[in-house]
Amino acid sequence: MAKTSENHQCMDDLKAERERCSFNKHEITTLLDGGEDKTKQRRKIEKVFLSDPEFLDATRPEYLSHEDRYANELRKACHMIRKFNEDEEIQQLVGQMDGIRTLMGSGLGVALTKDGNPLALHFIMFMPSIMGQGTVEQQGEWMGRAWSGEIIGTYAQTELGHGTFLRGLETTATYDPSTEEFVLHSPTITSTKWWPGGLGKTANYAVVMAQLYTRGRCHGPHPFIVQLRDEETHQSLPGVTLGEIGPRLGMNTNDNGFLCFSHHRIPRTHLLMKHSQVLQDGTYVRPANDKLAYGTMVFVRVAICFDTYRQLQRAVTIATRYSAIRRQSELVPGQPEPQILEYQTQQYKILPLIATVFGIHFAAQSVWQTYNDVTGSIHDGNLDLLPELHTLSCGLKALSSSDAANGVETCRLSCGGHGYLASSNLPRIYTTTTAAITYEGENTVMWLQVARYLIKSFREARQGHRLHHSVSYLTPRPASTHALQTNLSNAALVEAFRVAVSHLVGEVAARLQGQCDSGMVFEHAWNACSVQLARCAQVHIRYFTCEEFLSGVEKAEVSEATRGVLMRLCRLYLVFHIIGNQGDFLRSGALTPSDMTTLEEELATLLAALRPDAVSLVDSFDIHDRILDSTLGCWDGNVYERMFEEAKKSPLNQKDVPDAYYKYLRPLMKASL
Ligand SMILES: CCCCCCCCCCCCCC(=O)SCCNC(=O)CCNC(=O)[C@H](O)C(C)(C)COP(=O)(O)OP(=O)(O)OC[C@H]1O[C@@H](n2cnc3c(N)ncnc32)[C@H](O)[C@@H]1OP(=O)(O)O
Ligand SMILES: Cc1cc2nc3c(=O)[nH]c(=O)nc-3n(C[C@H](O)[C@H](O)[C@H](O)COP(=O)(O)OP(=O)(O)OC[C@H]3O[C@@H](n4cnc5c(N)ncnc54)[C@H](O)[C@@H]3O)c2cc1C
Repeated sequence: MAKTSENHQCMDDLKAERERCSFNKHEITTLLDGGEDKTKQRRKIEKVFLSDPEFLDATRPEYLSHEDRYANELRKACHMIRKFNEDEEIQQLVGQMDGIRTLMGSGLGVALTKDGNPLALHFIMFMPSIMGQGTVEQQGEWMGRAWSGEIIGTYAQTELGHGTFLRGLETTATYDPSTEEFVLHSPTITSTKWWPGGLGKTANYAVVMAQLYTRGRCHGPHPFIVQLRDEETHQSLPGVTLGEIGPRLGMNTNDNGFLCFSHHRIPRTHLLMKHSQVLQDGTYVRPANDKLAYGTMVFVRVAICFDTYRQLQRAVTIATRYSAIRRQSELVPGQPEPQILEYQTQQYKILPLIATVFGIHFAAQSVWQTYNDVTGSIHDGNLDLLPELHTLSCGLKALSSSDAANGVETCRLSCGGHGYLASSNLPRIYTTTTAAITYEGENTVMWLQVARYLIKSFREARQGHRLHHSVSYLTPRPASTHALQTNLSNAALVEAFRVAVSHLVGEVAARLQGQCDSGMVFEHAWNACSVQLARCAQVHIRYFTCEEFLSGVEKAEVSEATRGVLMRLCRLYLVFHIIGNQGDFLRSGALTPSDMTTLEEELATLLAALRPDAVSLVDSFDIHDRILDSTLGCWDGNVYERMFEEAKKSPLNQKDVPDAYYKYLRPLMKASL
């Protein structure tokens, strides 16, 4: 198709946007990558993988059958592993140890295998379970084979009847000392494992969470490594029933599966025994903390924060570039149609989401640091910080996944009708991101875990105990430190968050106490207050994110111009969330109605100040067009031509008159003749 003047206009629009950049884009790219070397390394890896024709798709996945879609993604996932294992240069680039997991979880990995990677659970949960839950000997036995792909595993915990309530799992693992084996059994239909990714057809092994019984006593859910399929024929083993659970909202190439056991025997040594053991005679050795068996979930919750960050990065890049090339309506009658990014309401949709990307980035880095510190101290026998890590990982998983999913949907809406097209890639990004609200701990449940910690800390503080870092502000303070901050500086706004959360927690703690005092059992009182409890948790984690965002920008090693734009984004994040939740700030007296008016005026100023940098900000995410995979978001802005090219590929367009016309429509249309 010949280039139209409309296409030239789009490309010129993006060029003009880029020319007015007020900061150093490369500094932001390297800040997000974690350093200049990391940026170079990432780009090299992307080049190697994106230039490999094996990763090209013959057709859009939407045009393939369910089975062919699965097969195509499996083909690419296997090729990724083979390429990694065979190429020393790639191993050095990506890092030999966690390399393939990093690769699969990266923006590149997620883009190479579209709509779910059937091997994802192998790297994200199966291997981390062996490392985190297995003894050194067990790691030695399984890890080499798992790294090479000789065995493929998944993580089978959720059952038809129970996902959230782990203590309610029904699969049993009963120790038989006479043969030194565990007998795995699914006693009811609701005990069928349901959902694990890769379980349906891909995995031949799984880490299975089952209730451990020995000497007639149940010791709760424990992780077992279980062979499911024959290593030669890949057929399911006797006593093991396996399959795929059918199509889902998204992630349809992940072959989420079902699994039941009929008295399936495994050796005693297949209980992952780093934290608790069953001796040959059936003696149970308790772990230092029962919740250590849940360690893999903690790791994955942190990993999910990084994944949702990357998904939102992609969506907002698409929405921002498109908003800079799309012209619609008249701002001033008779004047040329403006770019839709000129409309303040469009800026209000998009710019806070660019800020959110940075907010999640800094908060996730901080939680990742906590994860490493705490796992290090657990290794040395110190479990003091485990509740802090559990709370932060639950909270940030919930905040990042809900912000990202809502944000991706806002991006789709901001692209009007075209955002609904599969070729915009926004539908697929949405279905992938929204799944993270549910998996690895449904978000409401995660918020209530955070609330549990807040209430416990609030009470402990009143008994004079010292609190852990993230909740230390719940300590009672003299009224003077709660005094209203009239300058509305960043520090004052962060303090306003502290005051608002303290007030919310104080209120709900008093309500809980009041209900208990009037005779209600604590658990019922908790349930009766749980809407408010979840709210406290949300504001607390938002506060945590604001604080990490602010300190991240202050500490960043960047030029003043770059720090300037980052500070404007951070300020926007603070102001946006305070205005959006002003009730919490007004009720607690942290801010006044007149402060809100001032902040609303500032919001408008911030949107206008950030608007000229919008395209450059998303450019600095440095997302390759193949990784973006969007007709609307491509670098050159040649949107309309790409949309047309994609439409022409539809199988329906291969014939002017489709066969279905002759079969169904024609007989109807000609029936009266
Ligand atoms: C690398 C790339 C990444 C990409 C990712 C994308 C692909 C992803 C693919 C998809 C992958 C998806 C894969 C999947 O989806 S895998 C399946 C994931 N499933 C879940 O996440 C289930 C959610 N449920 C739970 O975690 C627990 O049952 C909860 C937490 C709800 C309660 O539990 P329980 O009923 O047993 O406990 P309790 O409420 O009586 O509380 C008792 C005490 O225990 C403490 N406690 C609880 N838990 C922990 C913990 N973990 N560490 C430390 N402490 C913990 C708790 O604070 C409390 O402390 P205290 O208040 O008494 O002091
Ligand atoms: C795409 C996808 C991939 C998955 N992959 C895996 C996997 O690889 N391995 C695996 O084992 N599992 C996997 N899962 C399962 C997933 O972990 C569970 O679905 C999730 O933990 C939620 O549990 P549930 O389905 O039992 O929901 P439910 O707990 O039944 O939730 C239903 C509703 O009840 C509410 N609710 C439940 N308990 C409480 C409570 N205590 N207080 C207040 N409200 C409550 C929830 O908030 C929600 O609104 C996957 C799920 C999805 C969608």
